[in-house]
Amino acid sequence: MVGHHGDVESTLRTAVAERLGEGRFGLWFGEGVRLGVADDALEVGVPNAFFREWIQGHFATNLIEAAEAVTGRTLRLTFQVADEAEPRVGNLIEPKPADERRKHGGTVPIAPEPQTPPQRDRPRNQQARPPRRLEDFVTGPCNRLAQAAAVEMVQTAGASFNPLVIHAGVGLGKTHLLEGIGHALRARNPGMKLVQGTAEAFTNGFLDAMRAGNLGAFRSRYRRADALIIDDVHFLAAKRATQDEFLHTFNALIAEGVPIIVAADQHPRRIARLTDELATRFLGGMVVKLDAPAPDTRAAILKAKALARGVDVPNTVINYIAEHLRASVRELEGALHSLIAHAVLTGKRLDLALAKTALRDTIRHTAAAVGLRDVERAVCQLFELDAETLKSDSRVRALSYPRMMAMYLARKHTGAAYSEIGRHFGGRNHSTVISAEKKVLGWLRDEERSALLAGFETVSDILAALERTLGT
Ligand SMILES: Nc1ncnc2c1ncn2[C@@H]1O[C@H](COP(=O)(O)OP(=O)(O)OP(=O)(O)O)[C@@H](O)[C@H]1O
Repeated sequence: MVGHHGDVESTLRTAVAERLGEGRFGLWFGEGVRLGVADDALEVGVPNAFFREWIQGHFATNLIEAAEAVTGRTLRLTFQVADEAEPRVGNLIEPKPADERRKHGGTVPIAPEPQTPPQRDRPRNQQARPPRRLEDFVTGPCNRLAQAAAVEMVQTAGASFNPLVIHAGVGLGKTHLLEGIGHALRARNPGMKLVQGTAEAFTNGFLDAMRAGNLGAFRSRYRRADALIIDDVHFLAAKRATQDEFLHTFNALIAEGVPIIVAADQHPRRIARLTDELATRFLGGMVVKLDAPAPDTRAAILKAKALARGVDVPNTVINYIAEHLRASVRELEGALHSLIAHAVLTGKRLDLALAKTALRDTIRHTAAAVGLRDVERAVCQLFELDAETLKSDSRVRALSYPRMMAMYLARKHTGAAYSEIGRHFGGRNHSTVISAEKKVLGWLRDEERSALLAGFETVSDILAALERTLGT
């Protein structure tokens, strides 16, 4: 490569690092990646085609801008790939006009995927604490099916269904179930090779293996597993190459009858930018959802957690926490732990008065008022609508159903009057809101199934997702 003058290269590197941030720069422009200027081109020397594709796909604009800042000229971008015998031709990126590059308020547009550098492996399941167990998983209507599926998976090792996909919002017990399954599988089959981790660790492992030219070892680690458990598979979304790799691993294991258990924050069909192939594979087994627990299950979980800590917590306190904290089990657990710590540190009796004082801020924060705009935002986000369309006069179901749900939720959670809700959602009168509310209550009563949104079987599922977003 011509133009690899040390000064130019180091100035260029600094300019690129400034644009990408140290994290991403360190990841993609470390040893083995060279920058230089030759005639009218910024030349990037990369170790292999994967690097070329990645850098070209994600950082082209940043590189061109950095080169412009350093040389005062607008350069083309070219690549030299070390492991390709002939330099690739036709691989030039022509810079867009500078004003087009800057039209979004001066920011440099880059694809969202690598915004955050992949964090180094910190698989949750390898933390120092012992794994959570299936026996400690408290069940109620919200999670009974998922727990039963987990037990079945352990007993049949994938013979009844494979894979098992568990999905839920945050802090509702996905990781607990995965750890419980892993622990139980090992207990039943002591010699088994269980590969358990997160999709993030899978992604990082894959990228590291690519960089090190060590894919064989990476693949055999996963493909020789006797059982595979992967948390947070939604992390794979939008990572095309990693998804392909995961798909091949998945296919190889399924063909061998190896049990696969994964967890995600959404139904596979609703994970944006998950490839169709992978989503379809996930749907080939059993997909179960964990819902937020109802008050009696929340109380049962709290009792179990208190018992596990060896602390006698009065029922009045348990019920107080269960009633006021509704969003996630993690939040419940956190409140209980902080209350116990409070009692120990102050030497006070653990009773309702102490609970009210110690948890005042937590509860006040959680119970923050929901406004009409919050409801509107949540509904628009879930149904991928803009506010104007939601409030329009259109009566097509795809709009009138979400609108009725919005009115129902507004009535239930905002404390606004019917007339105010009607005005907000498109200048309607109060009787429209009353009939929307009735309609939604009817759907809930009849457990109305709904094909409105992929990934949701019933209207009540949709409303539960919206309420989770609203934190109610
Ligand atoms: N049904 C349950 N019984 C007992 N403990 C539970 C239950 N559900 C959740 N927990 C506890 O709540 C905490 C949070 O659960 P977990 O980490 O499994 O949630 P998650 O769904 O994986 O959350 P995230 O989406 O943030 O990864 C854990 O301590 C877990 O043991």
